[in-house]
Amino acid sequence: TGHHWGYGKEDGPSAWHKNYPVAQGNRQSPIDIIPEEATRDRDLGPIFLDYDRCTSINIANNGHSVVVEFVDSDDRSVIRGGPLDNPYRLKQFHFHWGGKGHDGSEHTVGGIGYASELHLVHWNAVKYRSFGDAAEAPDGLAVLGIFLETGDDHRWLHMITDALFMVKYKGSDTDFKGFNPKCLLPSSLHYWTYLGSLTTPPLHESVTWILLKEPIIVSDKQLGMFRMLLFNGEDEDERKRMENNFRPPQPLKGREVRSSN
Ligand SMILES: NS(=O)(=O)c1c(F)c(F)c(S(=O)(=O)CCO)c(N[C@H](c2ccccc2)[C@@H](O)c2ccccc2)c1F
Ligand SMILES: [Zn+2]
Repeated sequence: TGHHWGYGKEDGPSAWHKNYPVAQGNRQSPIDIIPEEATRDRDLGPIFLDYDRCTSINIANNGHSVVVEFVDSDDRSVIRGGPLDNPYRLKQFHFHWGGKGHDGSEHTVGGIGYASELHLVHWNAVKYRSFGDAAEAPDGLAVLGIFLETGDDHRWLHMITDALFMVKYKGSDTDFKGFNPKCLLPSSLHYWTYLGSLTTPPLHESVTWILLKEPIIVSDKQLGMFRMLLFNGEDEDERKRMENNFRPPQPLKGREVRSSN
């Protein structure tokens, strides 16, 4: 069902516009963030991550990334404040990463990429009655982006990497309870924010992006564990290592990037 897409030569980001014309729209993501061109906006307050009562459900390989899903039937885990007019419910998080020794973030900062990028996807349940409806609305989604830089081991990332062997193949998933993504946050919640889109098909232009300026540090070894995942299912004969699952920066088209104080 739907259109097949991927990150390869034939089905990758440069081909997505054929089935998803919005790929060439006016508020596409990711973008290159140029810090000195961001507007310091005095009205832009801090963001709050009320995740203390979050309920993680499972971790899955969906053939594009590794995804951890959360219960989003009430306001138990929300992001609020900053550029957002309502609280947005946490629905899932996933990662983007490169090949060995290569960057794999989606957003770049001053033209520089990071090793990886973590995205926490939230939706506006105050204004919209379902995630699907929110996903098609200009203020429907809020994605918190966190850059990953290589260095020492991250003390909590092992909780995720330890589970990756259980979801090696596309279509596999396993229970993943009791995980609170607050353990993956850097010390500062200073951010850049701009109006953009999903970075994978259907590329809906429904995302308020909030990108934390401070990266978290993970080790090469931990990042290497993500590369043991495969894009293909267990039944397929061709084994394709899951890596470089990122879309490159898209034209800014006159958009403003704002910076928190
Ligand atoms: N970088 S991004 O935040 O744009 C992004 C991704 F890069 C990404 F890889 C995914 S994904 O779910 O891992 C597989 C592709 O959909 C999603 N998943 C979305 C999603 C699906 C179901 C439930 C929550 C989030 C995305 O697939 C989506 C969002 C909205 C409507 C349809 C699909 C996503 F939102
Ligand atoms: Zn993403």
